[in-house]
Amino acid sequence: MNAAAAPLLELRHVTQRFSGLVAVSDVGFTLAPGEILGLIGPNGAGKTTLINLISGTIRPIEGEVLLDGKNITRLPAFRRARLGIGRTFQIMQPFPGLSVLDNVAIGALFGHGGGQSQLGKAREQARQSLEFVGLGKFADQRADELGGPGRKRLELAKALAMKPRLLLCDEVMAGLNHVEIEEVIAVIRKVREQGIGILVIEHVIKAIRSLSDRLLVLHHGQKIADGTPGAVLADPAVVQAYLGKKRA
Ligand SMILES: Nc1ncnc2c1ncn2[C@@H]1O[C@H](COP(=O)(O)OP(=O)(O)OP(=O)(O)O)[C@@H](O)[C@H]1O
Repeated sequence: MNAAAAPLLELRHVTQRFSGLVAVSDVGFTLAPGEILGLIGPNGAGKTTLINLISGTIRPIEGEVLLDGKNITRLPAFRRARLGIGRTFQIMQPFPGLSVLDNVAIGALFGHGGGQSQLGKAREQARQSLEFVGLGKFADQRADELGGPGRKRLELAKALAMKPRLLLCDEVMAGLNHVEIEEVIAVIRKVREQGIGILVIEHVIKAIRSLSDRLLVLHHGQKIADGTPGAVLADPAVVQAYLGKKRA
């Protein structure tokens, strides 16, 4: 494919197994710059595994991951971060004892293009990310003193401080109330305005429907739907696999 015309992210026939269990099966899709792609599916459908395959914490048994048309399938996670892939983690593990600011500065030190080499500049970048997600006033607090909603924002700020071109969000709205969900949605929309492509895993259907340009549904590791939120959520196969069991 001509690299100039290539999507920001492309997966081709990606498969991952864990000792016999097929967690992701022959999945392919594309994501454009500035696009928000929602990824939904029942528990254990393979969503986090897919994010791990894109960010590089695991490599697929079969298939290819391409960024800007370039094959990155065999690159380790830190190299992918340098190329502009940032992610949040479902299980939030801030560095205990470090301030909120320094947790985010670590992201700035290891991000896109190799990150900031100077701690002062990394902290400056971290402060901007914290302001962006609405955590500015907590910068000097210890990160492990933040509550659940604060930690979700911290995850986002850490990923954004890496100056990603592609942002992978793993359940950044889980456990938040309606107001907090709306606030996180507003932050993700602001990220998109910068031309960043965003993949969002989310169980809160109302939120993912309003946020996503496109929805992709995984079931038992297989892609069972990919299209506009309206069409996908009305798809009988999706209703049967997912929505019939879990409505938000
Ligand atoms: N490292 C691993 N070793 C063995 N099995 C794994 C591993 N990681 C994931 N799995 C299995 O792969 C399947 C897909 O898991 P995954 O966490 O990707 O699902 P998910 O869609 O993100 O689920 P949830 O919505 O509950 O977070 C599950 O059956 C899970 O138990």
